Amino acid sequence: MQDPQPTASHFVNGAYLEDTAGTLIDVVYPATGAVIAQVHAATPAVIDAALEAAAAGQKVWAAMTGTERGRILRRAADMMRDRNRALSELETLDTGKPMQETLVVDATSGADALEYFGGLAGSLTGEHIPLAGGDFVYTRRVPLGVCVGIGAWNYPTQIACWKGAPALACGNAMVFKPSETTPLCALKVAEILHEAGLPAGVYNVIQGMGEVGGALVTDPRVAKVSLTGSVPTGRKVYAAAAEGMKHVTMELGGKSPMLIFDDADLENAVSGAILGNFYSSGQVCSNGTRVFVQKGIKEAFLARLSERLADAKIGDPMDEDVSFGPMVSERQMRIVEGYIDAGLNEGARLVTGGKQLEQEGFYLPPTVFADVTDDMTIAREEIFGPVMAVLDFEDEAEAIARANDTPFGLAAGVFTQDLTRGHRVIAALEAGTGYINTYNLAPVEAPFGGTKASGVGRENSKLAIDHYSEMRSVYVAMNDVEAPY
Ligand SMILES: NC(=O)c1ccc[n+]([C@@H]2O[C@H](COP(=O)([O-])OP(=O)(O)OC[C@H]3O[C@@H](n4cnc5c(N)ncnc54)[C@H](O)[C@@H]3O)[C@@H](O)[C@H]2O)c1
Repeated sequence: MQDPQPTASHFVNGAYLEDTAGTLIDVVYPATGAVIAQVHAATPAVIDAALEAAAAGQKVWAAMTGTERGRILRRAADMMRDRNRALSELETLDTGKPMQETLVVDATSGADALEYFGGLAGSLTGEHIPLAGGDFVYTRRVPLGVCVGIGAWNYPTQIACWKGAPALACGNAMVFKPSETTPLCALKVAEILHEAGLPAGVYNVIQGMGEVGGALVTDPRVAKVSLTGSVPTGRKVYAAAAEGMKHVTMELGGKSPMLIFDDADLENAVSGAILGNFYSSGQVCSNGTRVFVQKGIKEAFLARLSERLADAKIGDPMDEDVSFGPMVSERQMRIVEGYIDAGLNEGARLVTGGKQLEQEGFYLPPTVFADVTDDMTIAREEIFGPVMAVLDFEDEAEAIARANDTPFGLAAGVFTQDLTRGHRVIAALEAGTGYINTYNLAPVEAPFGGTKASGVGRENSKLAIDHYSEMRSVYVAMNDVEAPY
């Protein structure tokens, strides 16, 4: 197994960079609680070096053709696929997610983004708009400049790529700050991009806590901020960015509903609820954690769910047979335990799970509460852990109204064999990302993001291009200028 300790804490101007004056950050392996690496938070000097490098690198990068930029991004995608095993191991060490997941999701999804946006890079153009008398306007699609990416800890490789790939395809440079909980993976993304031919300074990674993120967001050299994180952090970052009139993308939290109707295919509905609650130990922003189950199917659903959960293989995430790993940190595990206590105290019925496993590491088993009501804390707040709340409902209109009664709007799902109802219900649910008869897939070709408090803007798909570039228009006169005097 590779040594997870990186060459240095930061990757700036095409090379690793260290400044030991920065606060020491321990990287803890969630499966054992052991410190496996250490990095230093960026000092003001490192932040400045990264922004200077990005500003200079962006000019070189933007002067290249889109086709040339795309070729480098696609080469990086191939390199990520070639190194998938090593990158997956690092993702597992950083997050504790099982190799069974990381081998097929994280570097793979990052490579998909680099390949997809690399493919688009050569076709990013403006348009020609004919006007009266032969006059015309043409538009130019131009990059924004230096973009800042700030990541959460649940998908460190993917987030680094989902932000970097569209930004770079458009000709921007990026300074990316990973979550202090998972600082390792983004450094590898930077290393690979530069090995693939990226000019120095175009993609930089600097470490640190909220203060480092805050310093980046308020810096006048920065044109755009893309954050993946919680709603409270999103509010702060959005407000700080507004002060400098910067562009933003906000990928925030959720409390997404999943509606399971009596006529649903039971096995598919149970699979969807498992994927939407327990994948990555429940640490997925779009999870469908409010599972509304119609009364006629409720007991069958709970019985089959319990049977299927008994098959989860909980253990060492490096073991490829293991399908359920630890939570990312002791802190996050304690937060989730607090929610489990709230569920018990407020009268929800614990069907399975609920207690930390007696082994080293931060293991909470898949936990299911039934008979949950809309006013309970576990039905209202984002838990970000393996806790499913099952709520009963009688009819469609009632379920839609209750599902929408939340400040969040990231995702929503519906399970029914009546496709007319499927489309009708998903259209009525207030969510940026909807699913009919499946849950939590996020292909790079499709827009991903939230409505209401869950976010602003979209990642992935052609739409992301609009969030990392702007149109400038040029009016061209083909006739004499008529002035009034
Ligand atoms: N919508 C999505 O795509 C998506 C994806 C993954 C996670 N999430 C959300 O992320 C959250 C979990 O991640 P987390 O605990 O790391 O979130 P968090 O909000 O605590 O931190 C996110 C990032 O913001 C930084 N940060 C904190 N304060 C800051 C400030 N004042 N200025 C600038 N940066 C600051 C952190 O250092 C971290 O890198 C959950 O709410 C989850 O739903 C959303």
